[in-house]
Amino acid sequence: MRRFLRSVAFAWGGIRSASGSQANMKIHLAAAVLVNAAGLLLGLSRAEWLAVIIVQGMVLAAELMNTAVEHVVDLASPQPHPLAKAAKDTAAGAVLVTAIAAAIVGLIVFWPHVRP
Ligand SMILES: Nc1ncnc2c1ncn2[C@@H]1O[C@H](COP(=O)(O)OP(=O)(O)OP(=O)(O)O)[C@@H](O)[C@H]1O
Repeated sequence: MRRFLRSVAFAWGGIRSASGSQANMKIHLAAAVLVNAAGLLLGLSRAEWLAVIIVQGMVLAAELMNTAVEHVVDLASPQPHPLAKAAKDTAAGAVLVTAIAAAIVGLIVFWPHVRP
């Protein structure tokens, strides 16, 4: 149990470190706060909350993985290298894919609540 709690503490430290140093992570977290506040105000259904929470988790997890890839690439290849570029750009692409999916889910969920 103590080992598990230690692992959780390390993982939490990783989330805090990424949130403190990565501008994109701060943007995603701010967006999550706004989206969840809007969800509470608009009274989303259980199914709508499921969709919103899943896509938010996907985006934040992808951003954390992207940050991890950036750190490893900077460590392994401080000098410019085509493979370093490919690794960073591919990881960034993963974040973009999840962000587009989140935007589409957001439209599908929120539009019926706010349409005139
Ligand atoms: N070692 C490298 N070799 C080749 N290209 C690189 C290397 N490091 C970064 N790049 C290229 O420069 C771009 C910008 O990289 P940089 O690390 O400055 O910012 P980022 O990857 O967008 O991350 P962030 O701005 O969130 O720190 C990358 O997307 C990649 O295309």
